[in-house]
Amino acid sequence: MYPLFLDLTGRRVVVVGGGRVATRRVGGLLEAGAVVHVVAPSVTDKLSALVGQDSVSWEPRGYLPGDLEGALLVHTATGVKGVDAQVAWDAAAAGIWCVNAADHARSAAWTPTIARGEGAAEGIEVAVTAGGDPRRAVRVRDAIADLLAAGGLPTARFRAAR
Ligand SMILES: C[C@@]1(CC(=O)O)C2=NC(=C\c3[nH]c(c(CCC(=O)O)c3CC(=O)O)Cc3[nH]c(c(CC(=O)O)c3CCC(=O)O)/C=C3\N/C(=C\2)[C@@H](CCC(=O)O)[C@]3(C)CC(=O)O)/[C@H]1CCC(=O)O
Ligand SMILES: NC(=O)c1ccc[n+]([C@@H]2O[C@H](COP(=O)([O-])OP(=O)(O)OC[C@H]3O[C@@H](n4cnc5c(N)ncnc54)[C@H](O)[C@@H]3O)[C@@H](O)[C@H]2O)c1
Repeated sequence: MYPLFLDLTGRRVVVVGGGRVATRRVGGLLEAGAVVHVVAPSVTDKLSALVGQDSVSWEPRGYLPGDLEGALLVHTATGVKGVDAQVAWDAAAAGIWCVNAADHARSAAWTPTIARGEGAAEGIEVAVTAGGDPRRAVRVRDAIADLLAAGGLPTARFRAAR
């Protein structure tokens, strides 16, 4: 795996699925400035509330080939392994990065968990992966977040905040 932080400002991201996992992903994508298009027969109330925003659209139906057009990145989390595999396959064929929430071995990209600093640690973001064991990653993330909050890491700036 090759870690990167992506500037998604104004970039189109397609999310296939509208459940708990998709809702979490849409939240993070919006924070990163992405323009998000959701394809799912139904969405959570929380996601439905986000669909009112300019940067989120929702196609209320199942996935169809062609839905990924124009996307830079795709997340698929339908709970139907065959559909997620199809989306991952279509994305790969189109040269689009795809996170497959159902199958780490067939996921071209993985979502890390993030510890974000506040106050004196504002601007620090530590992304954690645990090789495909997300709850393990979350525990390490929490420990780092605690350290950041307690001032236990060297967060002094050498450049002005951007
Ligand atoms: C970090 C986090 C980011 C996020 O989702 O935002 C994330 N998963 C989180 C939570 C979580 N995931 C799962 C559970 C249920 C409990 C359990 O199974 O443990 C919970 C807990 C919950 O949901 O509360 C199940 C699960 N996850 C994957 C599979 C498929 C597989 O393993 O093959 C299955 C089995 C599905 C099934 O059974 O069908 C796959 C992936 N999950 C990843 C990321 C990538 C690997 C990152 C890494 O390991 O470093 C990867 C490869 C791809 C991706 O999805 O990006 C997020 C923590 C959010 C936070 O920050 O709090
Ligand atoms: N990677 C992770 O972080 C993680 C965590 C937990 C679970 N999972 C996996 O993600 C899946 C989804 O989890 P969830 O809790 O969001 O499930 P969920 O059942 O709440 O949501 C599934 C969503 O997919 C939609 N959907 C179903 N068929 C579809 C289709 N053909 N096209 C488009 N959308 C379709 C449904 O309408 C619903 O909105 C789980 O089954 C599991 O495989 C991944």
